[in-house]
Amino acid sequence: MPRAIISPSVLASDFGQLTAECKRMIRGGAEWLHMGAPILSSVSKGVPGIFMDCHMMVAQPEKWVNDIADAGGALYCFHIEATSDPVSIINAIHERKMKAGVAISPDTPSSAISDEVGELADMLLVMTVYPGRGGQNFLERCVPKVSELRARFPEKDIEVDGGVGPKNIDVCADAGSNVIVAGTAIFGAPQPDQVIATLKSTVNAAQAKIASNQ
Ligand SMILES: O=C(CO)[C@@H](O)[C@H](O)COP(=O)(O)O
Repeated sequence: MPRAIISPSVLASDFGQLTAECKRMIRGGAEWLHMGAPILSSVSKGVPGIFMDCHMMVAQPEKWVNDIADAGGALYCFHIEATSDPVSIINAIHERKMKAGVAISPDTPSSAISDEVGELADMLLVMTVYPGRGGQNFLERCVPKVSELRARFPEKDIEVDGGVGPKNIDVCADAGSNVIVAGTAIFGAPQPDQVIATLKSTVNAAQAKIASNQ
C-alpha cells in the first residue's frame, strides 16, 4: 500500500522569499521537496538528504535529464504531452538513478498514459491546475483521472499538484492519490507543519480504506 508523501512545492522563482520558518519546516517535516531546476544544487546543500521531486514543465524533457541528475534531483517528472517517446526518457532517467514521473495536464485524459509507460514509471502526476505558476484554483474535474490511474496501477505513487490543501485533500485522497504537492496551502499557512500533518493523515486513512477494499 503506497504511503502518504507530502511534497511542498517550491518554484524556482520563490525559494529566496521563503521565510526561515518555512525553510526550517522543509528541513524538519517535509519528506519531499517539489521544485524548479535552478535551485536544486543550493537546496541539496542546505537540506542534506531531502528527496527532490523535480516537476519539469519543459519542452524536450529529454534535454535536461543529466543536468537535473548532476544537480541532485531524485525524481524527474516530465509531461507526456511534451514527447513522442516517453519510454526512452524513462529509461534515461533510470540510467541516472533517478525515479521517473509522468505528468498529465488538465486537458489530457488518463488514457494518454499507456500500460507500458505506467508500469515503467515510478510515479504518475495528475495536474489539478494548468502548469505554470502556484496559487491557481483547484480543478476538481481532474480528480476522476486519479481514480482511473489508481484502478490501473494500484501500487504506483500517484501525485496531485495544483491548488491542493485541507479544503480538497479528501477528494484527492479518496480517489487514490498518495503524493500531495502543495505550495500555497503550506507556505501560506500560519503553521505549515499542521497543514502537512493534516494532508498526510487524510491520505494515510484513505490508503488504508482502499487497501481494505482490495
Ligand atoms: O507545478 C505547479 C504549477 O505549475 C504546482 O507545483 C504549483 O506550484 C503548486 O502550487 P499551489 O497550487 O499548491 O500553490
